[in-house]
Amino acid sequence: MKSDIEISQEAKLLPIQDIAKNLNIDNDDIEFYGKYKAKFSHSIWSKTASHPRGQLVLVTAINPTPAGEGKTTVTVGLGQALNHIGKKAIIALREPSLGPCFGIKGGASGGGYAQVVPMEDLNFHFTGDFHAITSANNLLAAMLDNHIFQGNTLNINPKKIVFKRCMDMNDRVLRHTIAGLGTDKDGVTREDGFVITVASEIMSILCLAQDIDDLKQRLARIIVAYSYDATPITAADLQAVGAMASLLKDAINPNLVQTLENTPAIIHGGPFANIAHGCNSVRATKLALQLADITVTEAGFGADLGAEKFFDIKCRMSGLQPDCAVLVVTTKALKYNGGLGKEDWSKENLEALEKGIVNLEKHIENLQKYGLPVIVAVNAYITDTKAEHQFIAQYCQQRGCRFAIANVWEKGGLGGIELANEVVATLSNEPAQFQLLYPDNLSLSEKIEKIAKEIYGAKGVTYSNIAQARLQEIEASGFGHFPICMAKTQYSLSDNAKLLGRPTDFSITVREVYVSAGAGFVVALTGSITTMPGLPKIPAAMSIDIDNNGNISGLF
Ligand SMILES: Nc1ncnc2c1ncn2[C@@H]1O[C@H](COP(=O)(O)OP(=O)(O)O)[C@@H](O)[C@H]1O
Ligand SMILES: O=COP(=O)(O)O
Ligand SMILES: [Mg+2]
Repeated sequence: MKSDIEISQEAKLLPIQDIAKNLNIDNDDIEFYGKYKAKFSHSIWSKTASHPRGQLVLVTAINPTPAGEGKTTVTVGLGQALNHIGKKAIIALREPSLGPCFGIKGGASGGGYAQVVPMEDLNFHFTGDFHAITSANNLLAAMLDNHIFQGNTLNINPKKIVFKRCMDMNDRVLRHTIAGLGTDKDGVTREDGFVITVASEIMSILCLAQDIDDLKQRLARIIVAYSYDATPITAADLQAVGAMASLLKDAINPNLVQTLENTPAIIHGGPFANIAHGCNSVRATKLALQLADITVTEAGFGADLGAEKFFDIKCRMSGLQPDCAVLVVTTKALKYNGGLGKEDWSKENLEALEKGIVNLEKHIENLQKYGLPVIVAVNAYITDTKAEHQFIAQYCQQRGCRFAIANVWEKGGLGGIELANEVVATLSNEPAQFQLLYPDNLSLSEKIEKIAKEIYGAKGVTYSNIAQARLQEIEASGFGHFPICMAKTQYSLSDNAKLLGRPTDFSITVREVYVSAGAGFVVALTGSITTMPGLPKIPAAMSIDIDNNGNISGLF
């Protein structure tokens, strides 16, 4: 099998205006970024407002192994397969972060014959959105420190600065930094630090904003610090909003590209699902729904993270309502959850499969709590055996759960026909009764408790003293109605990456809580999760290269 990038580079792409034309979009409503990429123009919203809304399919997964279980790949493959069976389908995905590209996971354009292309453009720089977000974020940080240096009329307590600089890279040494070293002309010395761009509040704001006015109102609400008398200091107080929003003029518009089989793909925003809300932008999803009969979109990592936040944050805020969920499972992730090491994942082991399948059981139960019909999709690896697939199929049949095998990595859309037919049958015959997990008017701790107990299976939640105090402050400041964005390891239903399968008799430890007043949610940091990941011992970056003709290799 060729590598992802070889397959991508051999693809026969259509010029992006042809992809737009197939969506009845004319050139006036898109801005070209070369031959194969475009951004939708502001004019597209009025042009599509009267279109009938299509149906929305969410692709999620069980708890993953470090390499991922193929949600993006299945999303792309399903989109391609739906077009094969005559449906007008579109996919809506997040933009990849450079962090994982150069780290462990690699890119986020899918894989094999189910990829968004051109994959090297998508995975590197794309249309500049992440650079714009990074600049807007760091402009605010610069204006904050400059305000303190220039006399601090807002009486900001440098020890109570909560806003961090960001960079789209895995760089652990930036987690804790000292800013303002040098002479008194070099600024006020203080502790600082960076988050990765995909965990910044501005990334979440871009993904949740309805339009430029909403973007500006959200940016204005960002709390950057507290004054000596504990008053929240916002981006509006620093008069930074107009400049930040201007930097995001183009980034707020979704991007149009295509898959290997010319299925349209709307790509926009890129928050991680373990340390942020993990979904592409509301604008991209809403636009896709106006342009096609079926939109297939993805939420990051397992359903305990991306799907929960897709429902309880993105859908809550936008009014979006999913019509069904595709729950991706792989034999390797089930074996991993059954306690098998990586070296044994490619060998048949029904015993480990049976031990680990309790993880699938919990995620099926969780998705049904949201009132959604669930289709379990096995993302087939070439090392899988028939016996393994039959075992999973029987398990699902016993639970009255729809099931399909997806061979989309190996065969592209033709490998996803069974899944596409299951999705179409579900959308036609099983209307969703979508409901959120919790109402706005629960207290913040009740919301955290509900997520921990109902979705993770925890027996309870413990808080550090500082988290406990912060929760009370946030409630007292009037943010108690906000939803919760849980930051947790993706490898376990618990906050301990080593507790695999379906752990019981565990508590979730919330060590830190902060309000993202602009994004409109409260973040609860659990376990040892960090908002600035580090590179592994052998970064994927070491295998990436470029030849004299500009051809990149080693990116996957
Ligand atoms: N069926 C498969 N066989 C082999 N490799 C796969 C398969 N599905 C996905 N991959 C690879 O696994 C990695 C993760 O896939 P991805 O779709 O990004 O997963 P997720 O979105 O769940 O993180 C990618 O490198 C992809 O090419
Ligand atoms: O935020 C994580 O997304 P993936 O699960 O698609 O890697
Ligand atoms: Mg993905």
